[in-house]
Amino acid sequence: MDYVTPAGFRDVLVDEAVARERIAADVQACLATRGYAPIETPTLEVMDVLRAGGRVPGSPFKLFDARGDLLAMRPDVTLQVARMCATRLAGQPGPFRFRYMQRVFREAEAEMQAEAREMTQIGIECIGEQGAEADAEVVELLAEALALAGVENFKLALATVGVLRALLEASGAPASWREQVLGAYHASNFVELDRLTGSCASDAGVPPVFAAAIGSLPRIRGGRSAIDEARELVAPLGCESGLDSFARTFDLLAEAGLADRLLVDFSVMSSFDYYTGIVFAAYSDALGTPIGSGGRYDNMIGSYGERRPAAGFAFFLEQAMAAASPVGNAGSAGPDACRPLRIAVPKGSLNADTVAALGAAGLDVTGLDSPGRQLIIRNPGVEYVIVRPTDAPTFVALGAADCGICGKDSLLEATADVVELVDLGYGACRFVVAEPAGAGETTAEHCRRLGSIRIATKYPRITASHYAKTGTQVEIVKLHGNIELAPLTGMAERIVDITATGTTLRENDLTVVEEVLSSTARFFSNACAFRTDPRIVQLVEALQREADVPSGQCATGEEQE
Ligand SMILES: Nc1ncnc2c1ncn2[C@@H]1O[C@H](COP(=O)(O)OP(=O)(O)OP(=O)(O)O)[C@@H](O)[C@H]1O
Ligand SMILES: O=P(O)(O)OC[C@H]1O[C@H](OP(=O)(O)OP(=O)(O)O)[C@H](O)[C@@H]1O
Repeated sequence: MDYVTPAGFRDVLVDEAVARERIAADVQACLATRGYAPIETPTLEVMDVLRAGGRVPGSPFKLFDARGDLLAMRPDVTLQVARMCATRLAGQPGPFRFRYMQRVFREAEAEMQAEAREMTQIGIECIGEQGAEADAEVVELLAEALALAGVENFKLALATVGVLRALLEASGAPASWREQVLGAYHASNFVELDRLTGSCASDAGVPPVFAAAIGSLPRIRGGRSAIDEARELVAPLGCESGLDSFARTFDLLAEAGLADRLLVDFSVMSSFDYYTGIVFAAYSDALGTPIGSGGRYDNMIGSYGERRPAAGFAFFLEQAMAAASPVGNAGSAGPDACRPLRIAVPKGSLNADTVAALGAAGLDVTGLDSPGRQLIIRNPGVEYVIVRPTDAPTFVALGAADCGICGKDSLLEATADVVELVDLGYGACRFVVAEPAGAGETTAEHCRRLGSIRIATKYPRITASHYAKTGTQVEIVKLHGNIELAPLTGMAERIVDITATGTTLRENDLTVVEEVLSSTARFFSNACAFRTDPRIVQLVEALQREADVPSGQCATGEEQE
């Protein structure tokens, strides 16, 4: 037997434990001097109680106790504090200022077993206070805590969700369109947002001025002037909700000496069911993932009973320590602003068009069209990592590359946390369900007899999502290539696969039964790189100019996320 810890759980040895203890003591002392009192919450929480608070972050570990209650190991502390306030502290006047440092637990995705599943969350909840002063206090304390943890090059990206809410409300748009827009904001998917606010908006009867404002808002970023820019955009539509308070918060933070750290960025808006005012996230150019985040969530405590306004932040100690000493971080190229921009370039059928697109965007692509077996091509100012297209999202999401290119299909299949920025137009293909010509009746009989059919595919997520929508029960078999063989050999009834020219289907006597989605190549970025490296936005603009697909085109059949 191997005496190993469970995947994602680890021992902390003395040197690291000493460093953790020091940071924890410094941060807790700082929070204490600002009036924050310690609290602790239980490791286990009743799952339904967690769900009652709205968004349950991550996927919690779940277990049944002897009473038959479904319990969750806490994936986060904020929901528990909300529950505690509305129950144990009901009737007490407040305000409350709480701090905590607790382990949280989250299940990992099947293919990300190396990911940490136990992390130390440090955070505060400022409950019962409202207004710019309280918001600034919370953001300022996150900055202080990160500095005490030794994180040097961090940026605080800030926005307020009120403006988008007001725009959506005032637009009179149908609920389904609004939901899709929120989904695109939440996923940082600019391509989808352009699709929705382009011709899709007119199809849905959304007034063009509102569609245009909703599409432009997440592109507004910068210093204090970005708030004025947002105001100019939304004031004529009467949708300035929350902007005055946001501007005041910015000014208070600037007065506290944080101006250089702040980045107003209306694309950081997410979790609209949860946040009601300011939202913020801390990014370091030494780390591929955000170090911490927070915001105002005035409705959450009310979902457990007594209503109280609240704001807070949380960060992972392990992330902060990794950002403080970046050596050895997964792929992070470190805080040197002069380092080359690292781009994940797909090999295979997208390669030639990708090299052409990057060259047309002004990058030095020397040697990229014929790299031989060389996996990294280094040119002045840029480094190309040559990857299998299906791996490109993983390289970018984990910060091993700043940005990358692959098909929309690969992005959907990977469900990686990246910012989808440009539809490059090339690599067009369709995903279809196909079966041997004339097999329709046999397949239907099979389905009648067994209640499901077997589908072979290289894309199990896209396939599962398609059949979840159609409500058909299927058994999915994952293959790695030559998918067409599956129905020809009797291994499966149908396939879900790419078709471009239709030659492969034709030559193997397969016919299309259903359309699933259409795909083209996308340029996408790591979320931190997008917010800390201005070269990404410059590249987006250059690629957009060259792309075949104008932004806002309402592609048909594209997968909705
Ligand atoms: N006829 C086509 N066949 C395959 N892919 C196509 C075709 N037309 C466009 N594409 C796009 O090109 C992408 C890359 O395809 P390619 O065949 O080069 O790699 P792959 O073998 O699917 O990926 P991996 O090597 O990572 O498994 C696809 O994900 C799809 O978006
Ligand atoms: O409509 P067509 O132009 O004929 O293209 C479709 C074929 O291309 C893809 O295969 P790929 O070449 O990627 O090989 P694979 O089967 O190994 O995935 C896809 O899986 C189809 O087999």
